[in-house]
Amino acid sequence: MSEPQVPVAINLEQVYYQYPKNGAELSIPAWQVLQGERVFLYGPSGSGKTTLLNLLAGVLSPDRGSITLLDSAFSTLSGAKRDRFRARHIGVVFQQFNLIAHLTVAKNIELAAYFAGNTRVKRDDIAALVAALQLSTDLLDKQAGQLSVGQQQRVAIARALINRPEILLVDEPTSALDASARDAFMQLLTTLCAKLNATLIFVSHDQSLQQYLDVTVALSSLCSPREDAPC
Ligand SMILES: Nc1ncnc2c1ncn2[C@@H]1O[C@H](COP(=O)(O)OP(=O)(O)OP(=O)(O)O)[C@@H](O)[C@H]1O
Repeated sequence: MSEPQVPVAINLEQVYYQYPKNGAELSIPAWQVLQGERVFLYGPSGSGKTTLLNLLAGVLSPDRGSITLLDSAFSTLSGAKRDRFRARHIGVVFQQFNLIAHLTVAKNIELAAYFAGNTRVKRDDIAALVAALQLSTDLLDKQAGQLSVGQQQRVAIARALINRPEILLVDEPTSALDASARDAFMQLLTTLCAKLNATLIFVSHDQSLQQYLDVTVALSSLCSPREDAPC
């Protein structure tokens, strides 16, 4: 008997994006990621990793081509529909975490649930997620701006996971951590993703982190082979 087919979570076809300001461009003919796959995406600084994540998060829209996420024609959705889709189905952790410094940890996480129209989230759920990320629940009522970088990073992950997204996009989150904190963080992140069966795209230029993920992809291997169209 054949194995049941794993659905495709992310599908890119002929995606092309160029920054209007300086002409820097990214061109990806085809890329597919299966639901539940945990992908380590690497490439040198300036190769376009963040640009690709921004396209997957709908922060940028491709000039040409299509991005399909979970069977939805994501890149053709209108702004409001794309925002709603992102809030419900995609968790994003940016390099700078983008927490609201003057709000408490609990409020930062609650806001993500609010924007996704997720009214079921209770303080106990937030506390449980924070505890699963090995943060003290005493921090829930502290302002996010008062936490250490490592703590902020975990809050950013909690905020990204509170709506149980099918897709989690994480951009170079470990550069501020020492080696043992980095190991612990990677273990936690991948364990939580496995629990949620979330598709994880983890971007870094630090190749030592690839051991924690299922698949390693060099951004250069996805890009258009045309020599005049760098990543
Ligand atoms: N907002 C922007 N406006 C114009 N050009 C940009 C912008 N952001 C990135 N670029 C350019 O696009 C290219 C890819 O940048 P990007 O930040 O995606 O690379 P990266 O691989 O994530 O780099 P790093 O590892 O340093 O974060 C670079 O040439 C960069 O200068």
